[in-house]
Amino acid sequence: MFPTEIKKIACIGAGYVGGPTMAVIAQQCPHIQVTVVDINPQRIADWNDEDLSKLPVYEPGLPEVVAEARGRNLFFSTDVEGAIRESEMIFISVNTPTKTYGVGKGMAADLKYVELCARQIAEVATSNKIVVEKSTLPVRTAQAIRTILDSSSINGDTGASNKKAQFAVLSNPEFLAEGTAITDLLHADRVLIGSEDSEGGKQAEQALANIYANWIPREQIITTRIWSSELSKLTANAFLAQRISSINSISALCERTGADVDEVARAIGMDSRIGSKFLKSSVGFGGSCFQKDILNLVYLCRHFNLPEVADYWEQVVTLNDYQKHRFAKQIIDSLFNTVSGKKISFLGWAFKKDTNDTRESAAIYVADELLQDRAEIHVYDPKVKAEQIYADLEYLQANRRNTTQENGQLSSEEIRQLVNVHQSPFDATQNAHAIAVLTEWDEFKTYDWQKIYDGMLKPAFIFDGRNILDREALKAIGFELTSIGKG
Ligand SMILES: NC(=O)c1ccc[n+]([C@@H]2O[C@H](COP(=O)([O-])OP(=O)(O)OC[C@H]3O[C@@H](n4cnc5c(N)ncnc54)[C@H](O)[C@@H]3O)[C@@H](O)[C@H]2O)c1
Ligand SMILES: O=c1ccn([C@@H]2O[C@H](COP(=O)(O)OP(=O)(O)O[C@H]3O[C@H](CO)[C@@H](O)[C@H](O)[C@H]3O)[C@@H](O)[C@H]2O)c(=O)[nH]1
Repeated sequence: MFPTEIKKIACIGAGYVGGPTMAVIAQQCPHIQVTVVDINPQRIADWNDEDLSKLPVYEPGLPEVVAEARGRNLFFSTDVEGAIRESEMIFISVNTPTKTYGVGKGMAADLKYVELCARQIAEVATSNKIVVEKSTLPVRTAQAIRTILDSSSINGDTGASNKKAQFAVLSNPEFLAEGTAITDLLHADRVLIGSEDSEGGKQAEQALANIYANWIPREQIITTRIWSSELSKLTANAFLAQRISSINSISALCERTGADVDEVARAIGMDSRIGSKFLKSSVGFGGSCFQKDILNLVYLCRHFNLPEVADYWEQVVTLNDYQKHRFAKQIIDSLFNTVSGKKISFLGWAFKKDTNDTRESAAIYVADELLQDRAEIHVYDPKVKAEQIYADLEYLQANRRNTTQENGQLSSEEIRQLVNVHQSPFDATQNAHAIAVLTEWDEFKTYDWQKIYDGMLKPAFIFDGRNILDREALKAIGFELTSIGKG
């Protein structure tokens, strides 16, 4: 029913996951034609740009992979229907953001883009297709996709079945982290494939496993029931984010007691049962996934009437909000209780280093709190464009998750008056009252900090939200330095 050796793949969604993932599949499998499609023509044009520095996703190593495969067996196109028709396997890699309206607002995943894909596949397909969920989805979404795929081949007027194609649905969640996407894809700890319990399901599972086996050892390709695979993705992100909230909670206690959170993290991380990764205390986790996926998990738990379990996981997000708020408040408190009219420089806007992605970046929330007190914010980020920064702040004004927040709204004009974006760290910090480090870009560690100090107003404050700067050296220069979790 389904071939186990695939020759043509389509991927719907040319974003942070679809683009890099398909580029690596194409690079590793020259015998497979891979077409990535998107409804956003600008995104596709950027993926096709001859100038590889214009790719829409900034990821170390990505331009090299695209250069090798693009035009050979990797194609980017806006022809969604054509790609669906041609291919034997279709990855759905569209965005699944938190709902901003209606039932489940602020908690549940918005599945409208995924649903649209399923409907389009059902409408267009004239031959059998293996449909792969690459997007992160609530447990049991595969059932909804199957229902759509199966029922849209029934004629709406007559009720007669005009089945042209049969479908298999697989869950194949992606575990890459931004900034290290290419390494993560090439050397994945594991590849997870969940399949339906049927002959077709097993054939489809085999077909997908055979693709990954071109570069991933077979023992690292694990197969599960489809619901387990869907739930494993949400659980993995919840566990990872929980570690960050756990160490961040301890950072607050360190500040009160004189302990040092980095020393505590090192001491506990050397216990092999705890492990040392994901224990870096920070201004709070950001990114498009952690908060969205935990809120989705919380929503599911409430839906299945598990309020204690829901409350447990929700606390991970609550603590993260607290950490961002704590950082902003510390800036205001240290600057004599007001930042009104004061110039605060932000080093970094991306949610982590080595990416141009800003979704849910802590910088957005810290900026928002300072803007409420009418600070003047001057941003420098090596990879984020000015328009993105304005768009992030405007989006936050329009879509506050916590509607009980007291903060007033700022108009686009006010945001543009109060926020300035610079091309150099020295311009951004000139005559500043304070610097806040929001992203852990490596270049921040290498600056001539004496020169920056000389250009600032005194006392010159630095708030290191990533604990990356050399504390002793900065203090020797004369900075008033505040780090996370250092009493
Ligand atoms: N970003 C990550 O690091 C990461 C990692 C693992 C999993 N995920 C999950 O992968 C999914 C995609 O995330 P992303 O970061 O790549 O999102 P993204 O917003 O960067 O990309 C999604 C793309 O899908 C396109 N799209 C939406 N609907 C479409 C349609 N009907 N037809 C064609 N194109 C359509 C959008 O235009 C957009 O370019 C999400 O479910 C996310 O949770 C993301
Ligand atoms: O010890 C740490 C580790 C991370 N972070 C922050 O946590 C956020 C997320 O970082 P990271 O997980 O490295 O990046 P993501 O790209 O969000 O990747 C996560 O989310 C993806 C989307 O689901 C998953 O595929 C990945 O496995 C998962 O790590 C960032 O703001 C980091 O700065 C910390 O504050 N301390």
